Amino acid sequence: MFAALDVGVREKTAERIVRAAMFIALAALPTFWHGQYALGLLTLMAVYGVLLIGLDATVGYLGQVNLAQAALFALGAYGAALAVQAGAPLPLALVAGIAAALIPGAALALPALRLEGPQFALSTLSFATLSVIVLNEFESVTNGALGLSVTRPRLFGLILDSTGFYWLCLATLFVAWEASQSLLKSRFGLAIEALRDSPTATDALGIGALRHKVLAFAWGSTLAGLAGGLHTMNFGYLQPGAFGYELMVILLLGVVFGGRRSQWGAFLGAAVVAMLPNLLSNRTLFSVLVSAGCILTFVPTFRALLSRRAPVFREVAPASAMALAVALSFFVQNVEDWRKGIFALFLFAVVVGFPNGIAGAMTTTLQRLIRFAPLPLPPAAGGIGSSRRAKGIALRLTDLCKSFGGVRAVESVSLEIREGETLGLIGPNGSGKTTLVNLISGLYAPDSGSVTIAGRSPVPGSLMSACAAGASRTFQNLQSFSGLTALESVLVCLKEGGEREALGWLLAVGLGEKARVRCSEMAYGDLRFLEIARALATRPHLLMLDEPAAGMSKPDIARLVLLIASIKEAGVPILLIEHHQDVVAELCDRVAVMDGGRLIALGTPNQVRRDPKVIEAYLGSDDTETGNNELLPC
Ligand SMILES: Nc1ncnc2c1ncn2[C@@H]1O[C@H](COP(=O)(O)OP(=O)(O)OP(=O)(O)O)[C@@H](O)[C@H]1O
Repeated sequence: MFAALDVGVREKTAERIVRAAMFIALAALPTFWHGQYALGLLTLMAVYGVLLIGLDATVGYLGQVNLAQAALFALGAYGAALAVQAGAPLPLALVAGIAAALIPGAALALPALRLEGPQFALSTLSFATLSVIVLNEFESVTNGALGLSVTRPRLFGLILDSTGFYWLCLATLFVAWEASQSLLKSRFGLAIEALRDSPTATDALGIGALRHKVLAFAWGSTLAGLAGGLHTMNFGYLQPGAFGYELMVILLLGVVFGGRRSQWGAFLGAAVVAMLPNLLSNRTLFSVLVSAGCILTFVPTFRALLSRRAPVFREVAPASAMALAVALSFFVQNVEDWRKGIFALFLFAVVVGFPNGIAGAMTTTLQRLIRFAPLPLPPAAGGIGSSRRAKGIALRLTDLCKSFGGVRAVESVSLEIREGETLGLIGPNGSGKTTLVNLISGLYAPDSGSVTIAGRSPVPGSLMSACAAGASRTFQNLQSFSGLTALESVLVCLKEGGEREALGWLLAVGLGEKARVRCSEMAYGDLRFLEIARALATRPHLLMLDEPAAGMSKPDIARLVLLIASIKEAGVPILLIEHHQDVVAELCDRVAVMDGGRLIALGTPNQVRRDPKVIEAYLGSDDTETGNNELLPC
């Protein structure tokens, strides 16, 4: 599942070489840059690097504001300190630190990750506050506000001096970086990208949103615990007050400043967080650096003026913030007192001017300068011919009901889809078609009645369970994974197989040429075909297509008809909701008609076309929105 993908191997190799060179240079630095002070800074940077790479798993990859990382760092630090006091050697103390952060971290993640946005942020804030209070009040164990002192334990019998300990921290950072990169660039990482765009589609395709969110958070907690353990052994003294709001905010700012969804970003953020307080104490150096930064932010403003257009907010605001920072560096008596203010100005300049952080801006510039040719595609495998030929009844609905307040969206619907059958589902707007698909696919739980898919009864209201039973669907409103390429979008849905199989599905829907194109850059019609490829990649027993032709051009509709016909030919049972009645008439063996939540007719396209109840439902409805309210053509 976590196998690395061979997408972008050349970029990866180039990046690996640069990273290895940087780590070698960092490891050699103590030989040239002498002194405990410099070594202390470098060690701090490495520890913060591990911590911020962990924080980026939630803030960057999950896109959630996580305020618990400082507290998890504290728990890891105290866990390791207590283990050292109990006589544990260094590796065991680090494991204790990881456990001390991971266990409460997982306990927090399970309920909190069911929440989104501000609610999630507030739950992590509560956790952070509570943790610091517990560390303060649990004096018998933590020594409360007086703090806890520890001596650095031995590593396999060796006493580590400051340089040795720095190398250990640097090696840990390297391993954390490598492991995070492999994990987040693997299929696991693709799932994280997918769920950030559409948790509903992620669940409906059987990928599982919550499972991946919890794993990402647990990985972040593991790194927080590891960094906490190193922190304990670095300083030898712990106090709960050091892990409060200030650290919480500074860590968050570090990730955003460096650049989200990037280990480089986390590393740069860590360097700034570690170096900034010390940089401020050297006023001349600080003034020079901040002035250079200011000139850099003025470049877009000058460019706008040269092209004779008024610079916009995005160009003026960062330059103004940096100009203010320069003014502070020259005119304020003690710049260290202005530490948080200066950091806030830097952050403002970066967030407005470079929304993807420093690492994001650097990547964009490098990509402009160096172009890597896309990798050749592997030979395709699988495709529609490898679809599962479902045996027996593909779908059985018994007395299915669903109301929303006073609206009876689906009322006592019973029907079956047989082996290899394509059933059309039509009806005027608001007649309950999408609600019915939502009930079958597990997006909604029915008020009463039952759903059986290929002989299995999925858990009501569970998208994952319905997908495991064999139901797969597309959505009326596109649910694309905009951060992924077409190939990755299919790859992440595969239960078995790799790039070759993913490419096979793309070729089947006519998107072979677009395999390496990002969804955010694809045309609307292509995205509709991609949704079908994704749904097919789960190898369903029942394929549900919710208005697949909506918004498509005429040539695309003709392609769609051919595609659905070939899926039907392969023996996949299909439930097709479609307003284009000619499409329904051409493809469907039987047609079910809904009106007011009820099933009012079921039969062949010809039978349904002549049914008086159907004629009344259509002629009595205002179906002008689709512009296609004629009955099924002969
Ligand atoms: N989540 C919801 N909350 C409240 N009411 C809903 C919800 N989903 C659907 N409804 C209502 O249920 C009824 C059936 O809606 P549904 O979307 O299933 O119809 P439809 O036949 O798919 O329509 P269309 O062809 O326009 O997509 C409508 O009155 C709709 O307003």
